[in-house]
Amino acid sequence: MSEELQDRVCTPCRGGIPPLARAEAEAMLSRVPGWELADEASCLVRRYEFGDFAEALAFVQRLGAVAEEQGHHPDIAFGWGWATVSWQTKKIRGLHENDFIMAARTDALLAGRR
Ligand SMILES: C[C@H](O)[C@H](O)[C@H]1CNC2=NC(N)=NC(=O)C2=N1
Repeated sequence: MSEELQDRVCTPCRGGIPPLARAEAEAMLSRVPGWELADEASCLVRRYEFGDFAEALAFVQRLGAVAEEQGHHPDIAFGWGWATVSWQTKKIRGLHENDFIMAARTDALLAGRR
């Protein structure tokens, strides 16, 4: 697949399909360097660092806008100088290709910064 993950859009997931198996998720991980599998390979997690609280908050707000646009929403924790983002497809309580697309889109928000 030559197309960049970050350029792809989420497809609706209404449930009724199995989540990606651990081996499938592990194979996809190489496409989103910096992200890790967590909670028995049911979600994708990455921590980001920022210069101060305002930068972290601005990132969270931009990510929220992308999530609304794509109809797929992360769990986010953040504080002074940091944000931790977690992607999971809640409908299937596990990972879907959409989560990898959104992980790549999350990184793309900060492209050029690192
Ligand atoms: C109808 C709507 O597309 C769904 O409720 C979406 C909204 N955002 C979502 N976000 C995430 N992370 N998982 C979902 O299953 C999900 N479902």
